Amino acid sequence: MQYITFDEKRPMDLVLLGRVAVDFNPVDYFHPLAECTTFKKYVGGSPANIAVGVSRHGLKAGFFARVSDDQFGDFVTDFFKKEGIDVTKIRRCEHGEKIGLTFTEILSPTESSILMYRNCIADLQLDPADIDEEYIKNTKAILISGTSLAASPSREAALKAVMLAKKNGTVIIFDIDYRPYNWVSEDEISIYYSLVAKESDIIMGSREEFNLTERLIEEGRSDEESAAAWHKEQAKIVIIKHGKEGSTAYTNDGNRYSIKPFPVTALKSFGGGDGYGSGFLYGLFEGWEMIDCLEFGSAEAAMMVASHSCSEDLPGPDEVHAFIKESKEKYGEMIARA
Ligand SMILES: Nc1ncnc2c1ncn2[C@@H]1O[C@H](COP(=O)(O)OP(=O)(O)O)[C@@H](O)[C@H]1O
Ligand SMILES: O=C(O)C[C@@H](O)[C@H](O)C(=O)COP(=O)(O)O
Repeated sequence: MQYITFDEKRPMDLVLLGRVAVDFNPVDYFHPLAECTTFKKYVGGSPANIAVGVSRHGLKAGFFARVSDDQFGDFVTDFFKKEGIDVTKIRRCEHGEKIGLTFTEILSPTESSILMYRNCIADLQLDPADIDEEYIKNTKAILISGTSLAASPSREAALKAVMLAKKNGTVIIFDIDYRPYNWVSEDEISIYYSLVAKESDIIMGSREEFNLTERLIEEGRSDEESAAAWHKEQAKIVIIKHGKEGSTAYTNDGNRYSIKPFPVTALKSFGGGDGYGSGFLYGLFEGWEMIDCLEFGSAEAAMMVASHSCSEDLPGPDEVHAFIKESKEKYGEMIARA
């Protein structure tokens, strides 16, 4: 059953909009961040990680972003180029704004957190003038990262991209992707998240992220109630994630598909969402059945929580298929299918 129809005549597959950042993950992990002395630098930022992930699966990706006009801006742009991501719509900030830095604390395989430096942040300088209608016309889908809605002018740039996608029949994917930094109030979160969610064909987020989105609409919804409400808008697929408990995709024909996490020896508790998004969207573009898209995303997510980075370690399709095969041989064919 195909829930999303992509215009196969369009040369680009997925254009993402949001933050490109730099992750510093400790090499001497399993210690408090204050005690760590050695870090490995990676490209970071959830939408940037997904761009890398889908590119490694062979999709043609582009990106609307602002990055700092310094060596870190060079680093992330050069990395994207090496990954085959189109960087023609990535622009440099003009007033000294800085790229986001994320320092991660990995206390144990189940206790990790991220410390984000986002003052005077470059990615929120994305401007409506940066959003090119021809670029949106030429891609099958756009992915809006919720954090891009946290402040102007990025907020208006994201809303313009959504409007142009609607106008030109480009599929809209909303990755709610909540990060507390830069938001002024929970009212603003609900206002802007719900504005984009109402226009989106696919919405992905954790239960907490849906609660933030729905706070000014109706509080206390169950997953089923959330999905039904967004199906009344434009959503064909609503994915609600519950961390290690797994996730469920609710489709607008009334079906639901649940998937559990693959067993893995985790190194950190983050990075799963980016792997999940990369793998799921790859399956969708390949025209797979919904449960197969979810299984692939769940497998890639598991691989990423077991990895040191959230970008460089993103796998290609063969690696994910091999991981799934190995897991099924070890734990049984239905290991992840709820
Ligand atoms: N410890 C884990 N082991 C295996 N898979 C995991 C683990 N933690 C998360 N995942 C996978 O990553 C997916 C996304 O994780 P989640 O925390 O829900 O989202 P996000 O990382 O975006 O906050 C989960 O649905 C699950 O499939
Ligand atoms: O999202 C960020 O800006 C930091 C990311 O680079 C980091 O990899 C991360 O937190 C991933 O988050 P998740 O995949 O949503 O768990």
